[in-house]
Amino acid sequence: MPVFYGKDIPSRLMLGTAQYPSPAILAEAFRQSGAGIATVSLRREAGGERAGQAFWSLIEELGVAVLPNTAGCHSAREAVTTARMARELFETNWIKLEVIGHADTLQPDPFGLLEAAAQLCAEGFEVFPYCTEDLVLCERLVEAGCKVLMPWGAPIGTGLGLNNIYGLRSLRAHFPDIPLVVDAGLGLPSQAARAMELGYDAVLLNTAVARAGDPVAMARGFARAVEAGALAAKADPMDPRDMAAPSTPVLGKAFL
Ligand SMILES: CC(=O)[C@@H](O)[C@H](O)COP(=O)(O)O
Repeated sequence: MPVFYGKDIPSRLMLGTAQYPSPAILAEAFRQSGAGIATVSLRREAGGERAGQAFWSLIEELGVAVLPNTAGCHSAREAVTTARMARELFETNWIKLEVIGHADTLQPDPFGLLEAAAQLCAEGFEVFPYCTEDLVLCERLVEAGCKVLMPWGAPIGTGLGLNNIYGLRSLRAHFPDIPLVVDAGLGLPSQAARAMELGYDAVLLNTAVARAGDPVAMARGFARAVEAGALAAKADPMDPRDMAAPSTPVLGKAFL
């Protein structure tokens, strides 16, 4: 199971907390998923005192680790300020750092992300950067002090899955000792299983569960998928090959 900044996490599934049809469905989806971490947007929590308090109580009852995020921030300055507020409000040094650089794709802004990550690491934050699979960016983030990397699978909310398997595989090979989490863009459990088969430590998702017709069932599906993928990764999978190879011995056939 993953270890993030020295903390053991009991599950490879991390879930967002937005867009659920109701708080009760959110709670049940979390329970059924076994997710160990909930990511929470500061803007939602601070949006209204009463709604915020009820939401906070619900998250506390789930007994999961809270990962505040800077969702919706479009500059390093905005993200750093949001992270500082989140630290006070949630009493944690953890921050999922999002600095969005592109309106259509919600692609992370690599320059703003690195600037904000360096600043926050220097201030003692434990940063989970939402990044692209760019190797150079990821190297810089690690040099800045990030001990976890969270490359996107596909743009947030698209459900497209793993858009760049090659890039994600390269990242795993380059950073064998850094926990890697595929964050965003997953639509189906099979895509989460694929991320695990690539040797990733965890996946973070929101829309695929929250917007499913049956979020609770989908949460269960993702839970099983990450377990299956992680088991497969540990089981030394066979190498794919181009030529057929009979799996049933020919010895004993009537006609050879
Ligand atoms: C909740 C959160 O942090 C999102 O920004 C995250 O990246 C999930 O993306 P999906 O909704 O595509 O799963």
